[in-house]
Order: sequence, then C-alpha cells, then structure tokens
Amino acid sequence: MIKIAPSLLASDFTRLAEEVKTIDNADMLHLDIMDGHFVPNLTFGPGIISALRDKTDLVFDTHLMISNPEDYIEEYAEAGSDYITFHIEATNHSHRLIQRIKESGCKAGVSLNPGTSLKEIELILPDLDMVLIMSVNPGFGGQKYIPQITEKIARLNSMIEELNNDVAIAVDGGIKLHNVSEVIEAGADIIIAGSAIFGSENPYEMIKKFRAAGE
Ligand SMILES: O=C(CO)[C@@H](O)[C@H](O)COP(=O)(O)O
Repeated sequence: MIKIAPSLLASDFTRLAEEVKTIDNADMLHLDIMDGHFVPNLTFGPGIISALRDKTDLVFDTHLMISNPEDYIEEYAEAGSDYITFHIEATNHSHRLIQRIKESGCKAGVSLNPGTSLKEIELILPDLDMVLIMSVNPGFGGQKYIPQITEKIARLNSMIEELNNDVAIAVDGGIKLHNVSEVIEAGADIIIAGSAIFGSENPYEMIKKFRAAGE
C-alpha cells in the first residue's frame, strides 16, 4: 500500500491548522526543517510541529535539512515527530544518530541528496526504518523531478530486497500525477508531494488520485 505524505512547505503558512485539515485522507504530514545553512532556505522549527500536533492524527514525518542534526534530535522528538530523518551529508556519525532517534521513541530515516551515492548508506541500511531519496535538490518546493532518480530508487529497492528487511523508500520532490506511477513502479513506498497537493484546487481529491496511481 502506497503512503501519501503531503509536504507542509507548499501550504499557506498563515492558515496551517486549516491546511492540515484539507489533507486528512493522507497518511503522513511531511515537515521540512530548513536552516539556511545546509540548504539555502529557512522554514520552521519544533514550535510549529508541537502547535500542529493536536490538530491532526497524521503521522508526523520530520525531515531535517539542517547542519549538525545531532544537536536537535530530542527536541524534534518531544515536539511530536513520529519519524525523524536526517541527511547523510550532514553528519559523520550516522549510526549513532539512528540509535539516538530510536532511543527518543521515533522511527529513523536517512535522506540522500540527488548527487549522493547509495553506497553511503549501505552499512546502515539494516538499522533504518526509512530512506528518503531526494528527487530535486533540497531547499525549495515546485522544482522539476530529476529523471536519473528513478534508476536510483530501483537500485535501492533491490538493495532492500537483498537484505530482506522492512525499510520504506520515500521519494521527495517534483512528484506530480504525470510521473507518480513511474516513481511507484521503481519501488517507492511513500510519496512526498508539496505543490501538486497543496497547490491543487482540492487537496483531498488530489490525494485520492495519487493513491489510485499506486493501485
Ligand atoms: O524538501 C523538499 C524540497 O526541498 C520537498 O519536500 C518539497 O516540499 C516537495 O515539494 P514539491 O516538489 O512536491 O513541490
């Protein structure tokens, strides 16, 4: 079953609580944390996550696009995250970070920029709950899907099958109705989409269409 995770980045920040209600048929809420350092944009922090926590039952999927993620794990767990994902490019201590995320009561994910090889995560793959493949360069919504990423998803899918493990593949960036099937066929389990969902006339119906593409 494909999971749909609308990215809050594309919502109207003046009406967050109402925006979240428009997507209550999704599975997860994707929360992009940007620090203006690891990526050239700034978004929001744990205060917004805790403010939204009692507004929805969606699983909170926190994506740390920040330098020094080791300084913030517990804070984002306490704010109400269910998953915490950090970037492999942002730390020299990925295994320790995974352990800390799990100790904080969350599921652990790691994300890879488009130019980062899957080799970087080979040794930590058995310990992960999710791998988040960036299909655009992180920092901004509304960019175009990078076509080579489809092959990367398929290779990751084979690596996970070989391990015989339950690691979810999430794909993030530039996913629309016209290419969602390609991403799902390559092996994605979680579709993260911002502008295609929050930018549509009817986010609820758009989620239904995304879901149908995976059936
Ligand atoms: O993390 C990011 C971008 O850095 C994504 O989560 C975007 O928010 C996805 O937006 P669309 O490409 O779907 O508009």
